[in-house]
Amino acid sequence: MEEYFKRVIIALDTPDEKRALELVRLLKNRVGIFKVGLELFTGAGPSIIGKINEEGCRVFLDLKFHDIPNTVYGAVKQAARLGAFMLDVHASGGRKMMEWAKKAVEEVFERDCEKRPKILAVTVLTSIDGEDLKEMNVEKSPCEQVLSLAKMAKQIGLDGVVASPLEIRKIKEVLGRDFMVVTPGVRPSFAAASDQKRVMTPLEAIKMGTDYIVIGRPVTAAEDPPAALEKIFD
Ligand SMILES: O=c1ccn([C@@H]2O[C@H](COP(=O)(O)O)[C@@H](O)[C@H]2O)c(=O)[nH]1
Repeated sequence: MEEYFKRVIIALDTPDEKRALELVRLLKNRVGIFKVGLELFTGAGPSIIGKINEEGCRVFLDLKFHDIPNTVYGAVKQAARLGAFMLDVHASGGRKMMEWAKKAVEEVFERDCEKRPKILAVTVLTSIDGEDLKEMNVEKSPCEQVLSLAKMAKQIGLDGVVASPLEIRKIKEVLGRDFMVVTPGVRPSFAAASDQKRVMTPLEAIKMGTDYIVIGRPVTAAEDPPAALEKIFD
């Protein structure tokens, strides 16, 4: 069971540093990784990452960079220095953009490869389904589109992808077990899906072979976050 706890990342989606650190302190005896996304990073600033590290926890910096290669190169260089163990860019930014993101991290950690943060490529957001893709003139199914973006990310040498739990098995089958898959879009049976469309329960995602599941609102918006987390572990 302890093995499962290590696979849980809690998404700290709040603009408020105090609340974010309160959640870290409430949950850190059960979970060791917290996700800093756009809302917290913009609200609290880059120093939040060091503050979470000081609590003895690791950080997934989920800023999903998506811009021209030169801009992403510069932004990733800055992000890589902040102390996160994992960060991400959008795969749909294209091959060159992902290559430049990788180059940025390698340059920062030229002499210290061990400390290099892992780089993930966000494939198709878990809030998007087949109908949404069609509306964007993408004829592939979500699974096909995820796989094609994941293949490109692997060719470039990124460490893994962010995808929904529905695609875990296929990605691992085609790209190998060592290529990391991080899955948001997990919903325990007691929680509402809300804006998430490609979802599974945490246990199902773990059984499919995910490396990490990302859980936000079902825990952080609960009246008693530690109790909600225990309910999920139960
Ligand atoms: O495809 C993606 C990529 C990232 N996310 C992020 O994960 C969490 C999920 O939070 P919940 O409250 O559990 O829905 C959130 O921070 C997203 O930005 C994602 O959901 N889907």
